[in-house]
Amino acid sequence: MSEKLLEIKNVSKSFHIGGMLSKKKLVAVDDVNIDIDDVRPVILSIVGESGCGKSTLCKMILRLHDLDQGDILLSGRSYKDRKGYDAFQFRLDVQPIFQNPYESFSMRKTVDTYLFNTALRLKIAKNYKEAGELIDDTLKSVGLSLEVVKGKYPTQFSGGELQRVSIARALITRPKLIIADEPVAAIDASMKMNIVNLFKELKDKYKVSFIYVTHDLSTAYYVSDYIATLYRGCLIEYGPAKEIMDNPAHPYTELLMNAIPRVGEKWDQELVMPDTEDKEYAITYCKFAPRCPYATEECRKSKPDMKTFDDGRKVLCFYPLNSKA
Ligand SMILES: Nc1ncnc2c1ncn2[C@@H]1O[C@H](COP(=O)(O)OP(=O)(O)OP(=O)(O)O)[C@@H](O)[C@H]1O
Repeated sequence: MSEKLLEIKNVSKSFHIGGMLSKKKLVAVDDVNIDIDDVRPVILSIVGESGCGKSTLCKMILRLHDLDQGDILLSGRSYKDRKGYDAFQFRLDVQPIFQNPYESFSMRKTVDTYLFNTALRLKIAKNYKEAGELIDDTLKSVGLSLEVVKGKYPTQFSGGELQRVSIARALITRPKLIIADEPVAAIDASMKMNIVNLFKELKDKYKVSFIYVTHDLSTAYYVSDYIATLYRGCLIEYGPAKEIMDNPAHPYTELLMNAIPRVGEKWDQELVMPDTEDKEYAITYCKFAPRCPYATEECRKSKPDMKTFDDGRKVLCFYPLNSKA
């Protein structure tokens, strides 16, 4: 068995922008490498400003986007092997949770229909009775029950409750990995921490790892085992969450950490985006150099290599702030 749960290897994705005749290309994800060990389940938070490539990377991990370059492996199984690692097995292994739970369910169907369909169509349960037991058990682990949910339509739930149902649905396949892209962004501020706390509980109960994409650095700080910071499609810092958040090594991570708001606020409101956004994506030297207070001539000439620190973190910078590399 592979010792890695997830291996993201030199993965890139570009989009053509500016209309049909335009040859302009935007590299939304630029040669990203991330590993998650399979020793114990973890929560990896992916953070970064709007447009840095978080969702594009998640869609690649969910096989919703083809990769332009590189490969992704889950428990050693390559995404390139579409026959060996087929769609059915993939749906069991990797499950999504989306931002807006009301968009995840049709308003015309009761939510338990979705839960039964998942359990029966994916052959997790042999029959309706077994499916009911499995669903009830899973709903109870997110603070609900089949009795509470049965026969109700999405609009009969609050956002927080419906997101709990989405989480239960994701758990029914007993996945190895759940990708939660901004799962609390549309939830009432008072409920955000409840949902995020659930991830911590479920991680251990179901031995499932989470990729938690968020704008909300304060929840990321609380919940993460690992943090990956993206900037203009590049992974600029990755490693153990506490070390990175308490002692950032990349000047951009330092900027983000200095702007951590209280739980529930969006920190991107506090950062000013330069009007050079498109140009920054196309930069061939360090992409952060135009905004970096420590940038030197070298940073404006060439691209830094990824440096590895003793504590396991990786930093894409010529001059990391805590030079243990
Ligand atoms: N289908 C697409 N076609 C063209 N450009 C795209 C497409 N999807 C994403 N992009 C662009 O790729 C870049 C990265 O987008 P992405 O949605 O991955 O960022 P993000 O970090 O998830 O942002 P947000 O936090 O706002 O959701 C952005 O500049 C975006 O406009």
